[in-house]
Amino acid sequence: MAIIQFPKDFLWGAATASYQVEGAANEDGRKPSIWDTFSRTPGKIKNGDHGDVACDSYHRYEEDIEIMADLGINVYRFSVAWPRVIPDGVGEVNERGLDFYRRFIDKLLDAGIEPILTLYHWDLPQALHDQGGWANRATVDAFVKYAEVLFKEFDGKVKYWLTINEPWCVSFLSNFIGEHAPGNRDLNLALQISHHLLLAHGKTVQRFREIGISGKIGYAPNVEWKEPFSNRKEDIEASRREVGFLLDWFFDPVFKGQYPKFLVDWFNEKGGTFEIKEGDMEIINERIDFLGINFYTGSYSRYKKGHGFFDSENVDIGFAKTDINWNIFPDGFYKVLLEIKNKYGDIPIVITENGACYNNEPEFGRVKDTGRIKYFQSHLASLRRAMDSGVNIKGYCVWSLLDNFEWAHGYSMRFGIVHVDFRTLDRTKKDSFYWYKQLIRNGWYEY
Ligand SMILES: CCOCCOc1ccc(-c2cn(C[C@@H]3NC[C@@H](O)[C@H]3O)nn2)cc1
Repeated sequence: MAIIQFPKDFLWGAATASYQVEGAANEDGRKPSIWDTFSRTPGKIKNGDHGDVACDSYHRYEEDIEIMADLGINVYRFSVAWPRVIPDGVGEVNERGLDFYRRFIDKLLDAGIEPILTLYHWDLPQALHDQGGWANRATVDAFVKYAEVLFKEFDGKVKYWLTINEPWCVSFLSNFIGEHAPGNRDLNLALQISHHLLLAHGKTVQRFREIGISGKIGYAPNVEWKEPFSNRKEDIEASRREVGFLLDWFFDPVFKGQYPKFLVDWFNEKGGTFEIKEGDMEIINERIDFLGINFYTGSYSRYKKGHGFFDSENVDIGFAKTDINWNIFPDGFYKVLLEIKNKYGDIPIVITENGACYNNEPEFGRVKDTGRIKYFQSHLASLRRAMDSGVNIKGYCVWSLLDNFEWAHGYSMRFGIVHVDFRTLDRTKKDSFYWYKQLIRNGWYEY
């Protein structure tokens, strides 16, 4: 057995997102987002689920914060719903929407919990989408104006700000693969959206600095690790393309002020092009204070000509899987963090999402989610390995505090350390909640 220990000043947190937990979709002036529309589109979401009620955290946030206080976290990552604050995306601020976040943030601070505020976690106002959404460059400036409302409202209360959650999911998963809202399948559209998201990120960071907001700002890309199946050149290159699709494409512009040439060339060969205007890359390259990282899974990549978009195939070497059928690959967590350090330097990192789907149900008031505890044990050990290798990790947020609306999977896939009965909305702390609580209290665990 090994003792895995973390620094006394480590940030221990949990994460959620507005559309996945709030509910109250039609209350206090909130207007539809693209996920309200997508959820109502037949066949898009498992069981026809939607976020109208979700975990009802809009009304039950005080109970949720009591649960957080019992857990002992010192940070809590959540997102603000743009359609609650500026319902039409541009124009008038909805004071009742802003009031909810005022109450919520004050309650968090009263409980001694620092907010990590994500400005955009996918719920784009439908009214903006009707004008072209992220494909329309005007949405970039609309986002900066929305962010500025929150900067000015919560300056001094919110110390940690994240611009965009998982830009890969917002651009490619949603507009090339088509699994997420709005469900397009168009490479050029996805490429242009990826650029506009990075531009929105950079402009927002610049505005944050211009108006002198205290605190730190970054973004939260998701990454996966694809280990080359062999040391053959073609397998290594296939792995680089797969990893680079999520990593290099969204990190090089921010840290190096340019897109990775090997991927630009690959996209061009597939007919993929998009417009970059003069000055865009300098804006995107605006220094950030910290980097959020979302990690779940990975695989092995093997070259296979003509297979998939990158002439590569995932090779399952017998990975254990979670209930959402994702590979359990803790070594991939270690490898991708080392890759980030080697490529992008010593930027302070907060793991803004890491967790596992296990669908255990309560039995006599207890949820024995042993698989999730094992996932945490193996992935936190990998995190310690990365830290011992010099990766500048400052904190860790489990995904998620609560079982919630898992996008295309609806409520069928549970990531929470707290079980939610979606008929009664009762919360039940799982075994993993108590394990994490003990880790936070001790700062170490035995593995
Ligand atoms: C190549 C084909 O691929 C098809 C599916 O491809 C993906 C990839 C990644 C995801 C994914 C889902 N999550 C969890 C969320 N992160 C943010 C938070 O809202 C969580 O709910 N992270 N990544 C889903 C699907």
